[in-house]
Amino acid sequence: MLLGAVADDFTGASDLANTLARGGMATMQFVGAGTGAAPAGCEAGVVALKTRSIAPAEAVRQSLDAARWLLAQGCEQIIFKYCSTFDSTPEGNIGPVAEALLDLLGTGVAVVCPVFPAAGRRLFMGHLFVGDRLLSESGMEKHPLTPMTDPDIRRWLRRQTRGEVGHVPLDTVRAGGAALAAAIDAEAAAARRLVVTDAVADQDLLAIGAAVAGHRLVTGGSGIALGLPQNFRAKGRLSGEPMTLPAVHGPAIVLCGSCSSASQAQVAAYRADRPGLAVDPAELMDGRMTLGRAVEWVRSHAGEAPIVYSTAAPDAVREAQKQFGREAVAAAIETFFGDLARTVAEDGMKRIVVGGGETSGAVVEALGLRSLQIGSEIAPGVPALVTERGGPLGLALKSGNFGGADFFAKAVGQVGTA
Ligand SMILES: Nc1ncnc2c1ncn2[C@@H]1O[C@H](COP(=O)(O)OP(=O)(O)OP(=O)(O)O)[C@@H](O)[C@H]1O
Ligand SMILES: O=C(O)[C@@H](O)C(=O)CO
Repeated sequence: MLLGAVADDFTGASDLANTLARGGMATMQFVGAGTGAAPAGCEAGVVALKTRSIAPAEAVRQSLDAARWLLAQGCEQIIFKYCSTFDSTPEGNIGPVAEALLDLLGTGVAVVCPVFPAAGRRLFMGHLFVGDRLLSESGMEKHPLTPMTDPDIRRWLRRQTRGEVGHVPLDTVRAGGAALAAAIDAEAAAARRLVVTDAVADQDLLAIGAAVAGHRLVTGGSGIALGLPQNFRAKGRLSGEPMTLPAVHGPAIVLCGSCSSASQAQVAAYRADRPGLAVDPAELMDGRMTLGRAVEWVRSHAGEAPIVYSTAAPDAVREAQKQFGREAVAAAIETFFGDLARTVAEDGMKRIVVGGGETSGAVVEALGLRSLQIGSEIAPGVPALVTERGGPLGLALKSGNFGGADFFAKAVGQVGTA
């Protein structure tokens, strides 16, 4: 393995794995730090953690474990992947994890670049935009766990770090490789080890990728990886052999626990011609909706690629959270989707499409998956995935806000065939 990544959530991990695979590296996604050796032929390994919203000390511990495992596999460079909307609180976990990784790797500098132009995330003068809105006016300021109320990533990150934070503006990013590398080095020389680096287009990310070829640590959204495979290719280090993926055949199901506006539109579009079971949190909490009921419903629609979803509008989500407590309702829904996925997989479902990062984490953990191979891109940031579980199982793990309205139908058709 040449390149290793520690991702702070599951859908984010497949987003990054997608970029690396499309960049020509033989890439695998691992669920948590591995214990043994990675499969031969794997050039890039992305470890998916669920550390975005946990206590900073625990996020640091798990991230260091994952990085140590990747280093033991031979990785020469480590990517720390966080959300393209920089999801974090004033306490962390981006700053504490990034500083701990700098220390582990014994290196003096790393860029900080959440930019992902294909999803509308751009950074200019240290300020993060989502589409044409500043981050803090994009809806992310209302996020239930990590409200992003400050679009100045330098200032927001500095609240989380021990050291000062540096910055390289877009003009310098575009001034050529030598100027960019010198600017990053100057920040390092001034003891600003984490350097927020502007970028608004893929070309900027490619320039940054080339400039950090020798860096031990790179941090960002999946866009920061756009230029990294080329660094290894230029040195003749890539085999150019794509990993062969087994074909997936069998019935499909869609599970959506994401309530983002994109997911709401996607569920509505899919429901227009597929059977759907809406899971009401109140019914789940008081026992009117049970795993058994849902399984019976799925069995009666197996072969029709049904969807089971808890997706609801913000008012309904707020109401359920007020009534039962945010964490209790989230835990009940996540457990439900995890148990449902495991049961229907045992029944013979071979294609499982999941909406939502936390929901994806719950499903992947309930299925007991350890590693996933990366297939074709379904939408920017979302690849088809294949794993082995009593035969090939096809999956897609969609970040809440990713994909067009037809995402679920597309995903069902792309992760395998009936
Ligand atoms: N109807 C609902 N009411 C309250 N909470 C819900 C409801 N439906 C789902 N949830 C919870 O909301 C959370 C949704 O998070 P999840 O990460 O799956 O989606 P997301 O935030 O849209 O995706 P991402 O993290 O990829 O952006 C989960 O914890 C889920 O259990
Ligand atoms: O970077 C992104 O936006 C996604 O990969 C993600 O991490 C969403 O949870």
